[in-house]
Amino acid sequence: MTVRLGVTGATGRMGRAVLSAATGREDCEVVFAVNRDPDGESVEGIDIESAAAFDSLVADREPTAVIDFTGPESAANYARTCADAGVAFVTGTTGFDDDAYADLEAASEETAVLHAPNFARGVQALVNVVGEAVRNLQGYDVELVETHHNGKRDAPSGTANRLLEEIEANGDFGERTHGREGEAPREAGEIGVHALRAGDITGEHEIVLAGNHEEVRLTHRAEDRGVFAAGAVDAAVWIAGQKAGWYDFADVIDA
Ligand SMILES: NC(=O)C1=CN([C@@H]2O[C@H](COP(=O)(O)OP(=O)(O)OC[C@H]3O[C@@H](n4cnc5c(N)ncnc54)[C@H](OP(=O)(O)O)[C@@H]3O)[C@@H](O)[C@H]2O)C=CC1
Ligand SMILES: O=C(O)C1=N[C@H](C(=O)O)C[C@H](O)C1
Repeated sequence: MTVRLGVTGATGRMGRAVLSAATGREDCEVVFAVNRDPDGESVEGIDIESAAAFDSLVADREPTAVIDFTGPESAANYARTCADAGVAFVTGTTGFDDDAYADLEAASEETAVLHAPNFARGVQALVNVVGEAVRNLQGYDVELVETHHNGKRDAPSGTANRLLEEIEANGDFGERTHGREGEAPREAGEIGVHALRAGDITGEHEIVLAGNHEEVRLTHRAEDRGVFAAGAVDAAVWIAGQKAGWYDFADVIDA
């Protein structure tokens, strides 16, 4: 079966990477790609249409799944349209507040929704091992550093938040400390969180565990956005035919 894809945020950094990944595959075809104010652009030979036409494009072109890398409010709105039309929705967008995330979750009551803050397979492996490292090194200081390009809007990254949840679920920690300035000695049990923004760095996450005169560093470095895009297209192909519900990238990898 060829999966019919709609793509939002199509002229953004990730939208372009998704169109590049999808057009190179035989298991899917892009039936529309939208962006705000597209201005007659095309990407990978695909004409970019106006996001204002999203609802009618979903109705007319009948995508199997939509892939979204935009912003939190638009992602939640697109998810609602997809839910009403019974179209699966895959989003890698990060930076959701509680209300927008609740809207995304509500859409999953009517259609299949998959949200992953990171579509790199290596990050999923990092999520899997970080809890074990924390359990093995109880009492060690833990700090997380994430580094991204200077156009990134949200901090800490969605991936960092996911890793922090995993760390906190596996040890006895106090507050998260976001950066330090002035008189700021480390409190026992705090987790330091540091967001660097510079140049065009694709995305790096490092967890430092230190104590007992030793340190362990767990690092993931994405070298190219194509790695996220390939994972998102894999997710869209996988989700076609899944029943309504909430899914994450681990479901795709474990399938
Ligand atoms: N899960 C993962 O693996 C990854 C997730 N991300 C996340 O994906 C998201 C997008 O990242 P990136 O591609 O770098 O960002 P960009 O800013 O490069 O692209 C975002 C695109 O979405 C469009 N957009 C933004 N807001 C809206 C809106 N309200 N309605 C319609 N379109 C909108 C933008 O249009 P315009 O040009 O008009 O602003 C732009 O084309 C971020 O949340 C980022 O954290 C990024 C990489 C990997
Ligand atoms: O905005 C980005 O670029 C990225 N965002 C995601 C996040 O917030 O975790 C994933 C990746 O690190 C790139």
